Amino acid sequence: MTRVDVSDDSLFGRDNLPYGVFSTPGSEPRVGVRLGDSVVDLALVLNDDVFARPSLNPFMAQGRARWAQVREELGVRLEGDLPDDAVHAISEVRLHLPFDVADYVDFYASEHHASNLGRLFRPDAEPLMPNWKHLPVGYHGRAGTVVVSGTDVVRPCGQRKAPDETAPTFGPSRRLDIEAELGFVVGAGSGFGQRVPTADFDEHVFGAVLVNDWSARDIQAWEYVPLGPFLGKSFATSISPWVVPLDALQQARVQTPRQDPQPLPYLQEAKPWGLDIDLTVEWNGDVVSQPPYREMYWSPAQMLAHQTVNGASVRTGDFYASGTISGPEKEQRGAFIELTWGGREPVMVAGEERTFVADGDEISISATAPGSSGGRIGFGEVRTRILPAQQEPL
Ligand SMILES: O=C(O)/C=C/C(=O)CC(=O)CC(=O)O
Ligand SMILES: [Ca+2]
Ligand SMILES: [Mg+2]
Repeated sequence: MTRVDVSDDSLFGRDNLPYGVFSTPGSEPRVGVRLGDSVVDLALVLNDDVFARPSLNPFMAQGRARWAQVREELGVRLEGDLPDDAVHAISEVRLHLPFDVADYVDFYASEHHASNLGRLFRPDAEPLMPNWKHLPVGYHGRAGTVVVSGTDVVRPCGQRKAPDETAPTFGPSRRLDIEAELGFVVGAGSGFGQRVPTADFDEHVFGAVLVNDWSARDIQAWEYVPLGPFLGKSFATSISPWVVPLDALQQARVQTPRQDPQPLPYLQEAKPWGLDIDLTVEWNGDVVSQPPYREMYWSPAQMLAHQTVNGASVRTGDFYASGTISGPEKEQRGAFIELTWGGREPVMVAGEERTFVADGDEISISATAPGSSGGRIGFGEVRTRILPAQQEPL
């Protein structure tokens, strides 16, 4: 038998307990929980086959009462001795995409980011569109290209047309960018034709992960009018492997910034779901930005209420991201197009000048939040390396 020791300053203490899907050499992927530097095999510890699956979806579909019961049971079980074969060192497991992604939606909930992108994409117009403070703007993305941290991403090719060019050309993106975001995973679905009020957010949403919403800014700028982002963002969306349950984020809950004008009643919330989470963006090992989630204008409860207000249902595995997290300061910007102001103000990264992401570059986004035992809890990281474009002639 083994007892898992966890240091007091661990970001994966007993107040966190994020869920993921892992495998060990020669074994099938299955659900585990992270404790300190160990991964605990839940099917073995809880003797429940719902965890002997390569995805969190069957467990998430069981709903909030069961999520709470399992978390409580784990609190007790993880204090005691565990079977040796149920405990693995984090360095010895492979982590997989933690859930089967159903639909994927991306919001645009940072006022700082939306204002910056407005200035960069539409310099002759008001930075914020007139709708922006009345509803959380979003678009439907591509669920099948959500990939887990550690998956290399190939630089996308597509049509690009700079403002000073008369016609588009085809080729590798020259303005490959990141977007540091938080993503919310729906566990329990809603009914067809039924709204999810803001107050029911935690009945449906299971937990949160880190997101890097890769964006080819040159492809995007040419294609997006009038229907919005398409191929410039659909080639890859990277997520962190650990789903931090909402129950672990209770200490992180804060009011969103003041919303003026007051939103319509269906978007008002009685209990705050702003989140005090600190992100860190590393570019080839150098910290280039620290976006603060607490600055986000719209809360994830408002995003869920909005995406269902027309009667559209959500289902287990639906995934929606917050949109790029940017704070008011330059070093809090969650996308490089903002950080380098459209490529006009390069930054130094590991001794080299950068504007957008170069082939071979590695980007890591990590985050921490206050935990319930006085310390901090971690989200782990989403780390990606960019590979050169496929250059075969078409
Ligand atoms: O303002 C635009 O036209 C484009 C905005 C974005 O690219 C941002 C986006 O994908 C949503 C977000 O991450 O905030
Ligand atoms: Ca985005
Ligand atoms: Mg801790």
